[in-house]
Order: sequence, then C-alpha cells, then structure tokens
Amino acid sequence: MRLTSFLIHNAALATGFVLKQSTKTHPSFQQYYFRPYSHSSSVLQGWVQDNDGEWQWEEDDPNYTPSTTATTTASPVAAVATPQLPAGSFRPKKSLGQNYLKDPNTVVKIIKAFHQDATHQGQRSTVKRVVELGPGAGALTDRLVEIYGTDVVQCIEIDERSIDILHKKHPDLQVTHADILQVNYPQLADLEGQALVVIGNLPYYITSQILFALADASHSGAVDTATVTMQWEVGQRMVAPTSTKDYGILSVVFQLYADVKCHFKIPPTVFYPQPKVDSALIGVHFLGPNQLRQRLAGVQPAHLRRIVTTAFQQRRKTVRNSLKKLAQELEVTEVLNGPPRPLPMMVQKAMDEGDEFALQQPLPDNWASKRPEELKPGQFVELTRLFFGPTDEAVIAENAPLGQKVWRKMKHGKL
Ligand SMILES: C[S@@+](CC[C@H](N)C(=O)[O-])C[C@H]1O[C@@H](n2cnc3c(N)ncnc32)[C@H](O)[C@@H]1O
Repeated sequence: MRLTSFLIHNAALATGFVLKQSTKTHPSFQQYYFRPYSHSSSVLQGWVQDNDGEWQWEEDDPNYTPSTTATTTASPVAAVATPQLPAGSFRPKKSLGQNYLKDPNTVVKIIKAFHQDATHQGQRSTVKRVVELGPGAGALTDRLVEIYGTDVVQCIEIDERSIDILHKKHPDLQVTHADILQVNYPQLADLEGQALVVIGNLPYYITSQILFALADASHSGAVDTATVTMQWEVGQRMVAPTSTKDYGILSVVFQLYADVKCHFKIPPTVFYPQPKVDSALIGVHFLGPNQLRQRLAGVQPAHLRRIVTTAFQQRRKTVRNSLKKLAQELEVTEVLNGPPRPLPMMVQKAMDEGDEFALQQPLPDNWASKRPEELKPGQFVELTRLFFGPTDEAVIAENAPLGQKVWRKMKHGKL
C-alpha cells in the first residue's frame, strides 16, 4: 500500500490537514510551468519579502542563465536545469521554509550522496522505498523519479500548489498532502514491508523536530537512512565531538542512534530565495532497534531523554548541580555522591569485543563534577541507568519497545 492510501485509511493521522492526492493533469504544463532554459530572461532572480512575511516575485533577471553543465566526475546523474516556479502565481512562503534548490550541480551532488547513503556505500544493490520530505517544485524529485521510478519514490508535501505541480509532471507519483511531523513512519514502513530511505531539502523551521521524528521511527527500524539538508549550525551539532561548543542534545542522540556524517556545505546562493545562512547535507545511518538495544542495555529512551535534556538545560553547570532536582524527585540523591553502577554484562561483553562505542561508555568516578558537554553519548546512557535504576538483564527482551514519541515531543529551537 502506498503512502496516500495508507494515510487516508488511517484517520488517526489526519490532524487538521486535508489528505488528498491530486489527479489533475495539465497538457500544457511543461510550457506553462517550466520554461526552457534557453529563455534565460524567464528565470526569476529578485525575490522580495513583503510585510506579512510572504516572498514575492519582484522581477526576472535577464542576465541569469541556469547552469546545465554536468559535474566533471563520471556519474549516471547528469546536471539538468532545475524546475522554475510558475510566474506570478507561486510565491515561496517563508512560513513553510520554502527555499527552493536552483542549482543543478548541487542537486546532482545531493542525489549522489543520497545514493551512497541509501545503498550503504554500495553494499546494497537496490534502493527501495524512497520517501522525499518536502519535494516543492521537484528539483530533487525529478531526478529521483528518473533514477528510481515512481514505484519506489513517494513524497510528503504540505503545500497544495507543489502537489499540483508534481502531479502534472509525474502523474503516477504518490505525493501525499500531509505534515511531515504527523506521518506515522513505523506504520508506513510496516505497510511498505521494509525500512524507508529518506531524502529531503528540509524546511528549516522544523528541522530538529523532523530529525527527532526520524530518530523515534528508528526505534522500530522504520527508517534506515536519511540524507537531508539543514542549517549548517544544526548539522554541526549533529556531528560535534565531546567538549566542543556545538556538542549538545542533537549530538548525543544522533551519535547514539546512528552513524552520522556531514557530506558537504551548501552556500545560500544555490537556493531561491536565498536563506541567510549556510546549509549542510547530512547523512544519517540509523543503527536500528537491535543495535540500539545493545547500546542502551535496558535503559529506556524516555528516561535518557529526561537526563540529557535536564543536563543540557544549563550547560555551564556541573552535572551534579543540573541533576540535583531530578535526583530529589526520583528519590535517589545518594547517587550524586556515589560511584557509577557496574556496567551491564552486555556492555562489558561489547567492550571485550573492542566495540568503540562501548569502550567509551563507562562513567568516570568524578562524573558529577563534569559539565554535560564533557560526557560521551554512552556515558549519558550510564548516567540514566544510575538515576533510573539498573535493569534486570533478563527482562531486556529482544523486542522490548523503545517508544514511539520520545524525542519528537521536544520544542523546536536551539538544542
Ligand atoms: C526547503 S523547501 C524544499 C523544496 C524542494 N525539495 C527543493 O529542494 O527545491 C521545503 C519544502 O517542504 C515543504 N514543507 C514545509 N513544511 C512542511 C510540513 N510540515 N510538512 C510537509 N511539507 C512541508 C515546503 O512546502 C517546501 O516544499
């Protein structure tokens, strides 16, 4: 079952947005919506923002010619001009984070990185169940459909204008009118029969929420990889090492849940309208529930969230001071001055096997006088065990649920 029918059949997901799939076709669409690139005067340059925050198309730039040059590296993905927005009738909405990709070479680079991620660096021969978040006018979608086909690719978009554009271009493509944050990814993956691979030039106003929704979805193995753009600063937080200013909640969660890498930096000039900041393309390979359970060794993600968010609320303070109130609430104040708990057998075993993550998991004796940015992701797991109690390893069942909405509840903002 594809996403549209899945969503329509799942009333629980209809949270204020009309779920619909446009079936309209428009024979003159190509001429109307996509001007040939030889008409360089048709390519808009001057977006201006009016008083209510909407972006308006001020004028075309007669001198702008989109690049149609393929990248120099040999690749099955050649650069072609990106789609143009319909003149006059389509103003990008700042409120929906609409910054459209206009540079074909950047599109090629993103698609190549996505293919690498989705095939696990070529270890898998096929890419299945691609979900594009926020396809917009189709800069990435057009290439995805060309490479993988409409049987494999589906999209989720909130702006009906984009849905109309995409359906006219790709009548067989599933484009679902829904809020990215309201999609039940585990149910979708279940219905598709396999884990999803995600791609998206994300709307930046909800970047963290989307990332956390995907992390939650990885609890059940619903999402395998995600190759997504985001503000450069947010990307840096995901990959930041311990004891740096960028290290925070995003770093702990994604370095615990996934292998995460920054593919490359993206300048504002490749978008319409141009954002004020640089962007990053980040590749996330989720570990999946089994490996995650190994790392957590019985610690509940909801408890971990409590510890991590409380510790980072005041990152200048020592962990002892930040967690004092929580210790009182949980009636475990004695742990603040005591040694760490012994590591569970499964963590010790992983250490014996040389597992890098496990080797950094033990808490030092002076953990309480550290600042949160000094603790490794695995040490936060042990801190959680200290506060919320040891788990009897016999009850760490193979399929113990890790939670459906653990991280995504957090408010969007600087993390
Ligand atoms: C940065 S634009 C990317 C557009 C296109 N993929 C591109 O690269 O040119 C973000 C897209 O996400 C859509 N969007 C914003 N908020 C959304 C939400 N909550 N759910 C679904 N789509 C959303 C916007 O309408 C827009 O099409």
